[in-house]
Amino acid sequence: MQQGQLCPECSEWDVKDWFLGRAWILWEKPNRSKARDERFQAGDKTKRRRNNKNRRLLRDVKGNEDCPLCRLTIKALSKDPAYGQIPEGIDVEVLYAQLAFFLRCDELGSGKTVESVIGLGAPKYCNRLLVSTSEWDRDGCHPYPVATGSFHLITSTTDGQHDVQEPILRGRAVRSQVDMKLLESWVRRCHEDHEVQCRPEPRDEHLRLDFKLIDVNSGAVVHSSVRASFAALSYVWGPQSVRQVELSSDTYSLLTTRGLSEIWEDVPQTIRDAIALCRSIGIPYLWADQCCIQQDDETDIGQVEYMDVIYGAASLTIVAASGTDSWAGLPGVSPGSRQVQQEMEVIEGLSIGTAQAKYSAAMSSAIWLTRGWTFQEYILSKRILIFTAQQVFYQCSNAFWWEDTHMEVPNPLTVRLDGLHELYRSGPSTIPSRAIDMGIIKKPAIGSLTPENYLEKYLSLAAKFTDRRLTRQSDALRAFKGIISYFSRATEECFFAGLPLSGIHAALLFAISHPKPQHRRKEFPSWSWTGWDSSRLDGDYIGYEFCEWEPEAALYRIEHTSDINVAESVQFTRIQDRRMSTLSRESYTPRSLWKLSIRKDLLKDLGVDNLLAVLAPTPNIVITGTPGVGKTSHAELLARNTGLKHLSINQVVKERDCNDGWDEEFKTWIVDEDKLLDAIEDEVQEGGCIIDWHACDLFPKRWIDLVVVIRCDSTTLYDRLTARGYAEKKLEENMDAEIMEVLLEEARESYDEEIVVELRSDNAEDIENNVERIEVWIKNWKENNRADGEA
Ligand SMILES: Nc1ncnc2c1ncn2[C@@H]1O[C@H](COP(=O)(O)OP(=O)(O)O)[C@@H](O)[C@H]1O
Repeated sequence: MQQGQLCPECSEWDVKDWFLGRAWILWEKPNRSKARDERFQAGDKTKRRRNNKNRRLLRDVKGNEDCPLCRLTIKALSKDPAYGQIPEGIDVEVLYAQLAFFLRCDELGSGKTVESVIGLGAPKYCNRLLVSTSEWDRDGCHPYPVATGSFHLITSTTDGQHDVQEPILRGRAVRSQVDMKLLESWVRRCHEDHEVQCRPEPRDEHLRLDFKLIDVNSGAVVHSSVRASFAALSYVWGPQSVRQVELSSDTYSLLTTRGLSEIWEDVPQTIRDAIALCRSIGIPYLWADQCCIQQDDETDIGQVEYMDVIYGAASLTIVAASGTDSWAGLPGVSPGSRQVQQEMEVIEGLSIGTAQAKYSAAMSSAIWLTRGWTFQEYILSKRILIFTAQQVFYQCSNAFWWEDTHMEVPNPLTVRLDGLHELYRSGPSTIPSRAIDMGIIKKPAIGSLTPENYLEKYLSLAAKFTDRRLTRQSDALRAFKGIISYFSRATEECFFAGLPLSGIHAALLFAISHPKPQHRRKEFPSWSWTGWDSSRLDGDYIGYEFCEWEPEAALYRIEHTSDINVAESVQFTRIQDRRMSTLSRESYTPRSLWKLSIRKDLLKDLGVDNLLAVLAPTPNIVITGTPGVGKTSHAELLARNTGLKHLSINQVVKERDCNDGWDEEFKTWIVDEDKLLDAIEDEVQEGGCIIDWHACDLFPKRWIDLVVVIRCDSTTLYDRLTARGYAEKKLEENMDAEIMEVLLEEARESYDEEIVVELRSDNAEDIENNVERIEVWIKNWKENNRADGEA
């Protein structure tokens, strides 16, 4: 066989048709017959293909090293780490499929064609072939790792000038050096075509800081004019041992006069490359934190609070996503900095090459994605150029472009591309869906904030942020400060320890999964997400429905209004819903007050002297009754449904050493009442206890908000107590007590009559109904006892 000629099996296929065949589906407004025709056409093709056997034994493909399609297949598959895990000599197959897209286009109609709406680049042709190994061998008895890859029809144009002429999805050659014209065209295209959410924010409004930039032509650190266009760099510094260049009082005069070129050897590669990149694509200034914030100047360091302004105002954010520190550089900017493994073959006159790693694969090991500081840099930026080892990606709120594929359509707002699984199900049947996903990921934008949505948006960002790693745990708040500033400017919300005060009731409700002492960030309060180390926050923090919950805690500002008699003059002003109300002194009891350990500097942030949080009080309930009536059954269900604490006095007496020994005759513990009250006092004072005990008169009246006396039919009770194996004497005594209503009487004598309720418990349904009744009562009680009574 001649070099470059297809093997007999591959030549049976119409390779040209694979790449150039119409293989996309259109979704349009209903009743557009032309579009429907197109869809049918696509369907027809699919049907025809299904009958083709686009599959080969991997073993055979591997053996055909002289066949360019077989060679490409193996090269494309071997880019996937799973390929190396497929054992030799087994009968797995290689499946071939066209890449098809589901193209949504809302603007068809009034004589418009797809081509006229999305331009010449309409995806008429498939342009890309997917390959995948099958999960099962031919016998279907053993699953194997699945390797996937793809190759595409490559055009020679790479400079971004003519890509409108190219059909989307056609491949582009990726060379060892990045085509700067392409990168420049992305920024320009976004600037010209995209809507306002991609535009940099004006800088002059907010930036009252001493803002410095690197002049990329002279290398000097300069105070720029507010209108200068600049790129911001987002990268990881790496461990402390890594050499960095620092703007400090020592280097200040050198860097601001003669510039970085004087100490070029010390300038990390990533910063050098970013400077070169800016120069090539015509951005005059670069912002890189280590050169633009004076590291030993407190005022300058304060700029970390304005990351929203800096990244929001940048014309472009350059992301160094490969490597582990600031010396990793931007692959493809300096000569020899990128090794491209794009294999090319000419098959039937078509230039075909393997595709580079898609976004998710290229970013799978990116440390940049895992670091705390880079989170806000990503979220707050408008346009991002991401440098990975394989290729460069461009992300904004309207587009996602990458080096090896033409995706730049002139009217991006009207086009959405989604991988279409259905087509593959009807086509070569077992192409795994992950081979289809091209990973089109638009940059998340915070978007417009309204009183209704900002809380949910903020909390969801906080939850995502906690997945990120920080070298210094004390940076937990500072690394998020830009996002906080953004929200507080847009909504006038006050933030405290990372919690939005108006939504404090939702913000306090986060869940930490499996917290351990080592996960606590001691610098921050435990009741804030900032107080916990990475990835401990439950993803469901995002509590839209939480916002509708009754606040469980309120924050109060403590004000000393007079110094004559401090005790009398303390005022508590509630900070919630920006409604100022005061808390009466009576509410200021240990029962309702939860003092927060709040750091002075955090308080300064808020401009307040002192704060305390008051938990909305929860009631204490006694569940009493003769043994066997069902107290424990009620208390347990009630605790489960309400989250209140079940305090079984039986257990307390036994476990907390509150007894005077065991009464053999009555087969029960002899209770030392004083010890018992001491043992439970703190808990009960906090509120929210369900006290389960067959006596109630020993609990001080002020502790108790509701007394539930459970009753039951005497024959039923007799059966239950006999089943428990009660001694004759004990059984008799209890039966008498129930019949004589001893406990009901005791409850009525010890507490105000209106808080004593009698409930029957003869069958299982009674328990549920009773508990439901108590729940309603708790809700009403909370409503009437909210800690915002007027002083
Ligand atoms: N309403 C009821 N219907 C049916 N069985 C009940 C009911 N209440 C209690 N029981 C049963 O009676 C026994 C005693 O109940 P328990 O809750 O331990 O009572 P106490 O705590 O008052 O001694 C348990 O076996 C329980 O399942």
